[in-house]
Amino acid sequence: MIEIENLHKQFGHHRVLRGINLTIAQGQFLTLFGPNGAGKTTLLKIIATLSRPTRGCVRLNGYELRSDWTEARRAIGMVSHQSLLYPDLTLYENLRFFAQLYALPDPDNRIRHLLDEVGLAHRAHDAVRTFSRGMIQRATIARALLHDPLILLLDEPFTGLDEGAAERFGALLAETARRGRTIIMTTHNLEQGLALGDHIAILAGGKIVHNAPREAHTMDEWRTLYRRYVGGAHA
Ligand SMILES: Nc1ncnc2c1ncn2[C@@H]1O[C@H](COP(=O)(O)OP(=O)(O)OP(=O)(O)O)[C@@H](O)[C@H]1O
Repeated sequence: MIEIENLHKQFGHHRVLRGINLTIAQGQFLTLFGPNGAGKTTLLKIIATLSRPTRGCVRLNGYELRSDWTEARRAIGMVSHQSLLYPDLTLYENLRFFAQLYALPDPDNRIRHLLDEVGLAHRAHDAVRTFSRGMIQRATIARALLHDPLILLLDEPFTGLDEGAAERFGALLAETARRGRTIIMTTHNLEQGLALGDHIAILAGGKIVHNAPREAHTMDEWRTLYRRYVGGAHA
């Protein structure tokens, strides 16, 4: 369970998060919507212990997260705008390196399985710097899932994926959620966010302005809420 209590984050005088309260139960798939600059990435980075809050706290299964808490890093997998991959190493070498960090018992099997899942087995021995944007995104997904983390933090994870890859990744996420993993995903795609998330939260003006199980509203009601808080004619 992730408990976020009265979380504030300020950059200089800019107050980005202004008192976030949110509880995410184990096995919950939370989709987080919000306009550009609302603070979604900032919130995910704090949960991932990559950034410190100005005030407030995040607890993971009752324990407060601290940036030096290696257990938290082990429990968390994150797909963000930074791939965290070493460009001069091959994809296989990268994954082998991360597998070593996590002391995975059977790394080769796990790496093979994930490369198949993301459709990159044929490029395993090419340097990551030779990859296209979509391929880097697929590789980032494989890196984040490698240690089968209890918590997955996904910051616009579908960015750059072609239709086939997006479909496979959606299925992989649904399967991961069914296995009791907790997922928080940000997206600007209303349909995709509603299709995957069983809970939906909207971050705007530095606060969670709406948080409900997906079934609490009809598709039309979600569209109205999205338009009200996030905007966008496509909604
Ligand atoms: N390291 C930083 N220093 C200063 N300001 C920052 C920093 N990181 C983020 N911000 C600011 O915090 C605000 C929230 O940014 P954040 O990336 O969290 O938004 P977001 O909701 O993820 O947006 P998007 O939908 O565009 O990805 C923005 O105004 C951004 O400029």
